[in-house]
Amino acid sequence: MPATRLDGKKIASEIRSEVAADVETFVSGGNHPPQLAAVLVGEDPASQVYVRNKERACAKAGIASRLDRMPAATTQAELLAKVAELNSDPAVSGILVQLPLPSKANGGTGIDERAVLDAIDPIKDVDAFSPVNVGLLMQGRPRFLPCTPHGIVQLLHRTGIETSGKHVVVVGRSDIVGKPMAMMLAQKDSTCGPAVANATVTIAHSRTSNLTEICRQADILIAAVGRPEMITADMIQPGAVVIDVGINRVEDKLVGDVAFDEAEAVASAITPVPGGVGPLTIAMLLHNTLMAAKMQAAGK
Ligand SMILES: NC(=O)C1=CN([C@@H]2O[C@H](COP(=O)(O)OP(=O)(O)OC[C@H]3O[C@@H](n4cnc5c(N)ncnc54)[C@H](OP(=O)(O)O)[C@@H]3O)[C@@H](O)[C@H]2O)C=CC1
Ligand SMILES: Nc1nc(=O)c2c([nH]1)NC[C@@H]1CN(c3ccc(C(=O)N[C@@H](CCC(=O)O)C(=O)O)cc3)C=[N+]21
Repeated sequence: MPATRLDGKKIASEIRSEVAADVETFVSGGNHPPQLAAVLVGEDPASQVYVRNKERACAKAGIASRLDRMPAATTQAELLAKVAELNSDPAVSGILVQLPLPSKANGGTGIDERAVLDAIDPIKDVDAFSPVNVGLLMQGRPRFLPCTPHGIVQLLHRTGIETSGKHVVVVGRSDIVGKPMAMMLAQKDSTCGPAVANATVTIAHSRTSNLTEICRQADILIAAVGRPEMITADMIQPGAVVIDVGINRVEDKLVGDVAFDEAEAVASAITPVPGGVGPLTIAMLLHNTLMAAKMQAAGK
């Protein structure tokens, strides 16, 4: 029997309606609408998709948005000045600097990504990338949850997929997806969102020597690599749940990190690309932007 398709788009739309209703209540209580400020340096393809969809979603949820496009040749000082401007603008609730910043090979000036993320006011850090927010998450008392892992947690929760006691293999150890995902699922009890946690987690990466063998041990396999269709059917335990985070542009089409057609025949449930994790990331970003606005309104 082919796998159930986990409809990220549908669940994202439910979450967005919940956020929209909360925004309405917040604004009718005499507050300014929350505002999300995104900064895009250069033209990373995955970021382009993200920016476009994000603006649309904000508008629908009653969240204001602004986008500051900066050329690939932007210097670190210029970008830090932009972040400082957004930090001190009281109309801005949340700040998101699109990653990756352009590499030198792509016309970039070699900006230190860490320095930029460190400069974002933690109370406006809707990506949850700043050291304070990462630390709080690590300790199981998060303020903002990072959007993509949180979206995946919501998806698992709302489709009734249990993680407690399960073996989750996360392929990829980036600060934006792999690392926080692994940490959230390994937390004791439900400190990182709804009642999904207590998993046994393995983190795999480019130096993992027996990747196929490790992946095959997963009850839940989460691929966040950025390599089109690298997870093939032989890497999936029959009946496993497969979550595909990858957004790769191949000949003008979006494809995930999982070879969907063959994986679908082996897995019990699987997220498609597009229509899986991507829309959930955006829904959780809206959630975080509202949370930021609420915290700022409460003077926290
Ligand atoms: N759907 C969504 O909402 C989002 C999607 N994405 C997409 O997810 C993908 C991953 O993004 P991100 O986490 O930022 O990527 P990064 O490039 O930052 O990290 C990729 C990770 O994959 C590992 N890796 C690379 N090659 C292999 C390999 N052959 N075998 C095993 N592991 C490997 C790397 O290992 P090492 O550490 O050793 O280098 C690294 O840890 C991208 O396609 C991105 O566009 C990202 C964010 C949100
Ligand atoms: N600071 C920062 N935070 C991020 O979270 C971040 C980032 N930088 N840089 C780029 C990656 C990528 N990313 C995506 C999120 C949603 C979709 C998305 O909406 N995907 C739809 C695409 C639908 C379509 O338009 O075809 C889907 O998968 O169905 C895509 C990509 C967030 N990222």
